[in-house]
Amino acid sequence: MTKTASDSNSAEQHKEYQNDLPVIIDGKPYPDIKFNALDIISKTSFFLGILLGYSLGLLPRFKYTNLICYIIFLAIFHFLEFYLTSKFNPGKVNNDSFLLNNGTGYFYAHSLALAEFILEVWLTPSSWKLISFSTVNKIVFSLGLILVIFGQIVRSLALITCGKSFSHLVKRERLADHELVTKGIYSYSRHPSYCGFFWFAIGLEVICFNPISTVAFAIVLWNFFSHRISYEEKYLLEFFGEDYKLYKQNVGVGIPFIN
Ligand SMILES: C[S@@+](CC[C@H](N)C(=O)[O-])C[C@H]1O[C@@H](n2cnc3c(N)ncnc32)[C@H](O)[C@@H]1O
Repeated sequence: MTKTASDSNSAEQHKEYQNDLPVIIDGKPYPDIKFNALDIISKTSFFLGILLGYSLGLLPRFKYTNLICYIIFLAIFHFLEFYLTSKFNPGKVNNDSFLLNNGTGYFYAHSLALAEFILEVWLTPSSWKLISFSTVNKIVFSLGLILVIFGQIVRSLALITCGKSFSHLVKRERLADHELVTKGIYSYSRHPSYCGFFWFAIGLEVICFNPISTVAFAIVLWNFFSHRISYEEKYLLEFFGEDYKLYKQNVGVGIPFIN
């Protein structure tokens, strides 16, 4: 089956369908300028660069290092979403590939995390939100850091390995260039970009010692990915039949209790 624009029933899906075939210049694929408004891309990159640079400058000066790390990792994550898509999947890159436009739920989740951090610093008497507060804090921070770095690496490898078969929106039509990917990171996890994001986001809350957001993120993300995976796999089974069935039998997801 190949794509037809009329089959898509949302504006976003339509936008991505049209954007699926890269522009070829001198035999190399290039992002389509129609979907890559350079003013938006330069402003977004500038904003992420300022955020990253300012946070790095604050790192040795501000005592809540964990909160600064949160912002640094988030800025790197959003930069990498666009960068890796443009590098390994230029046919599908567009202004939204930064994934900053990730719905109101995403915005509220990070606002909740920030609010929890500030309120707990403000309302609780001791300085238990500092990494240096105790040995337990240092251990918890290190575990959180491992989760964040692990999650980011797994997510990045997914974007690199899946290449042109990756799309930020779930495809309901098999495109001409859509191949089943089972190699590399996909031989360890069936959904490495979701697995990576899951552990990355939880790790961010752990490094900030945010108990409420850690639990809330785990529940909300688990629920989201559990539904997303069954929806996505309905189409993957349609596209790749027995091959996907076999792949599913042999490779897990990497998110607890999602098979
Ligand atoms: C946001 S990407 C996520 C990919 C994958 N679920 C992951 O977590 O790495 C969604 C698109 O990837 C495609 N996809 C998912 N798994 C795939 C695989 N193993 N090979 C090729 N395409 C895949 C789906 O058809 C969907 O359109």
